[in-house]
Amino acid sequence: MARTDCDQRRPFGKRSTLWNLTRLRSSPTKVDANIVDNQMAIEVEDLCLKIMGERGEITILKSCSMQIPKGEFWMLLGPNGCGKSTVLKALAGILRPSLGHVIVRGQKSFVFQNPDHQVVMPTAEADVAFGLGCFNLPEDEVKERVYKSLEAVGMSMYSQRPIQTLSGGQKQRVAIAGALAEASQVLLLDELTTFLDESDQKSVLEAVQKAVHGSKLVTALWVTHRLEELEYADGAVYMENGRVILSGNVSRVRRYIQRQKNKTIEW
Ligand SMILES: Nc1ncnc2c1ncn2[C@@H]1O[C@H](COP(=O)(O)OP(=O)(O)OP(=O)(O)O)[C@@H](O)[C@H]1O
Repeated sequence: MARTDCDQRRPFGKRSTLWNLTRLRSSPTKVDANIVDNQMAIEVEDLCLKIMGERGEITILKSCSMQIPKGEFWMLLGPNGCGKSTVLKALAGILRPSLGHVIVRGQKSFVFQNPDHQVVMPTAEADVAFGLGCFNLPEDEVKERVYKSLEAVGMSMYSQRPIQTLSGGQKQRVAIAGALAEASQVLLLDELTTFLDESDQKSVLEAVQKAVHGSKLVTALWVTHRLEELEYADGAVYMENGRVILSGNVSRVRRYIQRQKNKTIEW
């Protein structure tokens, strides 16, 4: 996986291995000549991914293609086990494609679903600042980035609150602030609302939407099971059984999923 200079000096960063799995960042993926559209933050073409299971090779992704425009908030949906997280891991560089091409333009961050795995420092402010530790920035710039990123996710008023007193959704927002402070342009967000109650779920969705639409420089790809979350999305991709079935307009994807749910597809 490509890493920033900072990561190369300290392969696992200042945080634990768990931290690196939960908020992973890296430098832009190398651009392949076959697919180049600079309006797209993410381009995937004919992505196939196989892994070696106990009983031999398993094909998880079958010729998946998708394009996510810069500065938009897109969602990736599909039944259990269809390959959503695997796509995200391929985009993050955690898993290597067996065939096909993957381009992510800009620095990317991966945030996982468990809020208690996202934040490690005693306060929100300290946590976001800690993530900037290896950038060697002047103190004033660290303060400014921390303030702006907490503000972007509506958490600036909680900057000094002990982290253990924050709700799951507030912790997720601190994790997203960490990614924004590190100037990540592509947020890869894997089922962030799984462990959250309804109001926390809404607060995280609104925070991502605000971060994306507020800056126009940030793109988010959000994996979810929850059809109702589509109301926040600018576009959507629907997968089944390792394949991309439909991609683009939210209403069209929602209608398709509703029809599938009325059939036999189990979510
Ligand atoms: N290391 C692995 N070994 C064997 N099978 C795997 C492995 N990783 C993923 N799979 C299988 O690949 C398929 C896709 O998994 P993935 O986690 O990407 O699906 P998903 O759509 O994110 O599922 P969910 O919505 O339940 O989280 C599943 O059938 C899963 O069991």
